[in-house]
Amino acid sequence: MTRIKFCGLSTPDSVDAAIGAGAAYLGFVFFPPSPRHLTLDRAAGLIARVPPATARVAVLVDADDETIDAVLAAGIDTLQLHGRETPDRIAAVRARTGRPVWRAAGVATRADITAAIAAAGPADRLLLDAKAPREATLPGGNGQAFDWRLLDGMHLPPGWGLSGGLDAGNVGDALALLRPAFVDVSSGIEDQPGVKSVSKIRAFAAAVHGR
Ligand SMILES: O=C(O)c1ccccc1NCC(=O)[C@H](O)[C@H](O)COP(=O)(O)O
Repeated sequence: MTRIKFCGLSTPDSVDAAIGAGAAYLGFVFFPPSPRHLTLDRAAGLIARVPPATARVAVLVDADDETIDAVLAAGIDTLQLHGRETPDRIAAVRARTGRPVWRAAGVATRADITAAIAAAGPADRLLLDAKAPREATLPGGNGQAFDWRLLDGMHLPPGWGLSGGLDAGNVGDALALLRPAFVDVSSGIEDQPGVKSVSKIRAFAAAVHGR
């Protein structure tokens, strides 16, 4: 069954809805420019609601060791690196923390996919996202899809995930075409940036699991 990561959760209602909808992964953003950014205290309160079987993923952008240690102390168990982290940095974070580390990579061309696969070498999972537009202030969570046909003939690592512009209306097509191990959504379950919709969370899960 395709797993779901609901990303950018910031309220008890949205966390509860995501758990109730069968999410495998809950994403918490620690990046101050983001409308989804969480303080450590707020994150700890949300994470306390999450059952052990559901992974708690920190979305981080070029975070230092101190920040990584702080989010782990708040209850995070998985690290999604969404910045310019090198393979050496990924390997070092993985070795130092002993936690699963995901590499998120922006895609606009086939060369980006090839580079993402190479750069994700030491990571536990590769998450392909749309490359952020030049004018964007965030490296992810922009609600834009990349051209999925760029993946034709590409050999992706097992367990890879798809994100970028997914919603209840298009995720069925994405699954039928690409068969990722998991899908990751943020904007597509929001009423406005940073404001999650319980009904959109449920509709997305139905579109994934109802197939
Ligand atoms: O969501 C953010 O605000 C964010 C900020 C900085 C780095 C990454 C961010 N989001 C990463 C995600 O995991 C999103 O779920 C992914 O990019 C898909 O986003 P969307 O296209 O909005 O569904």
